[in-house]
Amino acid sequence: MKKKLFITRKFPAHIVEPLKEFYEVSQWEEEEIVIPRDKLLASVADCEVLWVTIADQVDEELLSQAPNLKLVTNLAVGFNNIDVKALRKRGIMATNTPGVLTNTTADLVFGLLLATARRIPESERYLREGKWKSWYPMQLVGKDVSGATIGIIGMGRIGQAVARRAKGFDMKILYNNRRRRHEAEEMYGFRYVSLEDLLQQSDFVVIMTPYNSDTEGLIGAHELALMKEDAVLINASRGGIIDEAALYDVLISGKLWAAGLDVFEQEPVAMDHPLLTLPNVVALPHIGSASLETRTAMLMLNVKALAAYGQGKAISNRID
Ligand SMILES: NC(=O)C1=CN([C@@H]2O[C@H](COP(=O)(O)OP(=O)(O)OC[C@H]3O[C@@H](n4cnc5c(N)ncnc54)[C@H](OP(=O)(O)O)[C@@H]3O)[C@@H](O)[C@H]2O)C=CC1
Ligand SMILES: O=CC(=O)O
Repeated sequence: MKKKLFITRKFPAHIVEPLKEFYEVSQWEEEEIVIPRDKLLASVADCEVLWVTIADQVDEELLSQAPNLKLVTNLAVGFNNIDVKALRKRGIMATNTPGVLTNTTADLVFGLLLATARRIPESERYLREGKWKSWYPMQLVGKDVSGATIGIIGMGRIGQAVARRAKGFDMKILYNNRRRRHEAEEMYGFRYVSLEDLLQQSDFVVIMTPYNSDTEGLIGAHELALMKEDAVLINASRGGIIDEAALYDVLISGKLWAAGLDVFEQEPVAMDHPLLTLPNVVALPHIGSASLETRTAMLMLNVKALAAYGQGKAISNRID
C-alpha cells in the first residue's frame, strides 16, 4: 500500500506527478489561498507525510490530529512555522530548503536596499501620479550606497551572500552573529562587532537571522534608538524580529531615515497597517526567493526528500 502524502497548496502538476510512484497524493486545490485551519486539521488525520509552506503552522494542535505523521517537508529555509521540539518528541522528521535560495534572496535584499536608499518606488509613484514638473537639485534625493557602512545581523548563508554583494559597492562591512565567522572575516574582510556597535555605526542595517525565541523582538525601541537618524533598516528575514510599532515611531518622528521590508509580523500585512502609510517604507510581499529557477529548485529539493522517504532511503536537509 502506498504512503499517504498531503500537500497544503496546489503545486505545479509536473512537480507533484512523479511522487505518485511512491505516494497516494492529495492536496489543497488552491494555488493562492491558504488552506483553512479546520480543513488542514481534517486532512492530516490519516497522512504519513505532509508538505507545507510557511503559511501553515505545524504545531502541537496539528500533531495531535496526525497520529500517523512521520515526515514534514517545508517549502522554505526558515522553519519558524514548525514546532521542531514537538516533532522531535514524536519522532517526526522535518526537512527544509537551505542553500538553493541563497543567491536569489541576497539579490532581492540588495535590490530592496538600493530601492529604499534611492527612493525608487516613491520616485516611480511620483512620475506616474503626474508630479514630475521639472528637474531640481533636491528632487527625490536619497542616500549613497557606494562606500557606506552596512551592518549585517545574522551572517549565515544569505547574510554572507549579501555581504559579498556589498563588497561590489565598496561598502564597509560589519556583522553580528551568534558565533564568529573567522573564515569569512579573513577571506572577505568582514568585521565582527557587538549588536550595539553595529547599530550605532551602520548606515544600512540588514537583518538575516532565523526567527525563533532568541530573535523575537531583537530590534525593539531600545535598539532602534541606537541607530543613526539617517540610517536605513532592511528586514527580509521574518517580521517578528522587529517591533513594528517601535519602527513606525522612529520612522514617523524622523529618528530613522527609511526601512525596506520584505516580511511582516502578520502576513499578508493588513492594508491599514501604519507602516504602509509612510513614504519612507518600501514594502514587498515576502518575495525573497521568488524567481522561477529558485522556486523550482526549492520544490525539487523537497521532492528529493519526499522521494527518498518514499523509497525508504536516507533524507537530506533534515531540520535538527
Ligand atoms: N524573505 C524571504 O523570502 C526569505 C527569508 N529567509 C529568512 O532568512 C533566514 C536566514 O536564512 P539562511 O541565511 O539560509 O540561514 P542560516 O542558518 O545560514 O543563517 C542564519 C544566521 O543567523 C545567525 N543567528 C542566529 N541567531 C542569531 C542571533 N540571535 N543573533 C545573531 N545571529 C544569529 C546564525 O548564527 P549561527 O551560525 O551561529 O547559528 C546564522 O549565521 C531564514 O531563517 C528565513 O527566516 C530566507 C529565505 C528567503
Ligand atoms: O521566507 C522564506 C524562506 O525560505 O524561509
